[in-house]
Amino acid sequence: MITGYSVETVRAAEAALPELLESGELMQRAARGVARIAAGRMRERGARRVCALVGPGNNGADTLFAIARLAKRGFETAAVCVDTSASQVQTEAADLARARGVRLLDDGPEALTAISRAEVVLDGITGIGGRPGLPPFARPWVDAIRDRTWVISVDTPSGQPVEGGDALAEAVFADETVTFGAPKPVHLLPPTEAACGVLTVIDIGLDLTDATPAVVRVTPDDVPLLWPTPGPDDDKYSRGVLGVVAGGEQYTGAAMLTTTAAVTAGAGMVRYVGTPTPTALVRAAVPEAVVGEGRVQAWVVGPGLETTASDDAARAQLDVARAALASDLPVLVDAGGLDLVTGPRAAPTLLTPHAGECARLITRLRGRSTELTREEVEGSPLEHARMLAGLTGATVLLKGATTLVVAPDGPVHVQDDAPAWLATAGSGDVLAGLAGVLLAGGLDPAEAASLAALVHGRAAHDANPGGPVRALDVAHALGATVARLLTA
Ligand SMILES: NC(=O)C1=CN([C@@H]2O[C@H](COP(=O)(O)OP(=O)(O)OC[C@H]3O[C@@H](n4cnc5c(N)ncnc54)[C@H](O)[C@@H]3O)[C@@H](O)[C@H]2O)[C@@H](O)CC1
Ligand SMILES: Nc1ncnc2c1ncn2[C@@H]1O[C@H](COP(=O)(O)OP(=O)(O)O)[C@@H](O)[C@H]1O
Repeated sequence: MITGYSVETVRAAEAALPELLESGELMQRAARGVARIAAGRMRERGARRVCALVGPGNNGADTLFAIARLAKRGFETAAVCVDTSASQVQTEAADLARARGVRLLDDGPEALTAISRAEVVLDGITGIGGRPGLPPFARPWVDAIRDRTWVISVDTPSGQPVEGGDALAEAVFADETVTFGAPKPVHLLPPTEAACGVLTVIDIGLDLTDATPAVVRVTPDDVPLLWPTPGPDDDKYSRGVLGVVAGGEQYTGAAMLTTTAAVTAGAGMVRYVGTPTPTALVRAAVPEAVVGEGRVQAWVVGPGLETTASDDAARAQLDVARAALASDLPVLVDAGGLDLVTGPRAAPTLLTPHAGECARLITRLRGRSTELTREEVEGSPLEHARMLAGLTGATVLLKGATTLVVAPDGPVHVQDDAPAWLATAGSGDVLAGLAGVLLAGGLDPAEAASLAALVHGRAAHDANPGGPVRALDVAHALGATVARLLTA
């Protein structure tokens, strides 16, 4: 599991080591880590010239200490500084850098030339003390960086929101970031994760074992710990029966994709409820599924569900969908089922909208005439996933290139496991069946959602490594993918 922490938590962990903090040892550990990574990268790229951009705080001091180490290793070094007399530690760092042969430059044409000539730039303008947006003094510095220059941000890409939020175009976009102690939200959340490039976490000795993370990412190592694996005492009922209300006369395939995924992912049993055409399809293609209502441990309501159809069969299916939502069982609500959501339910609930569905549902639940757009949700996915979780009291899995899972409380889960080939019709139906199995197996909605997103992404890769995938192949791959993750 990868865990990211808020600035407040990281600062508290630093403060819990007063001797290391006050002696400057933490800073030396940070600087040593940056210098090691930067030196390795420079050698790899055959680079000679490195220039540090030094802001007024401790992040700038880290960066000055790091470039002093790079000078000692024989690289051609320069540092562009805003005001090294701002603090004692900056003055010490600047003195050391100067003594080691780093060319210290104030603002001005010479500084901009040094930046544009550098093959590697160390961005130490701001770290966790940074407010969103670049300090005005640093804008010409960042503008002077050439496209082909390798940019290494120290702790955080300067100007990007450290606690996560919209990525700012007028801020640093790094090729890589070297952070200290633990990732911060900026490193793990979309869209700012992309501004961090490759992330390295340097262990500087912070103890975060009892701290509450702000962001969590489930990794393959977690699968054996979380996956509901059957034991000798299990039978099909104890493993969890999943009810699926999906598909209609128009979207027949959704029924098949969701039930196939549920069966392949290892449901004890799948009960399917639908209208005649998808029912015939499920009977033919998924013989393991049992058609009709019965006792279940969790429901999936909505893939391909038509909420406006008015014939008897569609009405009967909708009645089952509404009864599932009114029940005290865990329910995953997807696609058409989202139109049936009217507000909070008491039992565990997982909503799985894509950005368009999220926008539509928020608009309806807020009861305002101003319509939220898909683009607005895509631009600020975390903000809108939180808004929907707040309006419904449910856990929200917001789909996209990165999947966000937001519960009404607790950390944000963020999964980044899928190849872009997974952006194909029907893959959401597969995710619904897979996550439904985990709800029926007893996982809480946030765990079920993030584990499902991980396995879904991996299965998409396994279905056709490096190439296009069809949703049904992803569903068929689930069994082998789960086995591989459980036995790795
Ligand atoms: N406390 C310590 O000993 C350690 C600190 N570390 C480093 O210290 C950094 C945090 O240092 P600081 O708290 O000094 O903060 P920063 O160095 O991140 O930046 C703070 C300074 O930048 C200014 N500033 C921030 N955003 C601005 C904006 N948008 N426009 C204009 N000015 C802006 C602030 O007013 C302040 O002067 C970490 O990121 C890390 O690099 C590490 O060395 C680990 C140990
Ligand atoms: N660019 C992308 N990269 C990786 N995965 C993606 C990307 N875009 C979408 N996905 C994933 O593909 C799936 C699409 O689901 P959805 O939009 O509901 O499709 P459908 O309704 O056709 O089944 C989701 O799991 C989503 O997270």
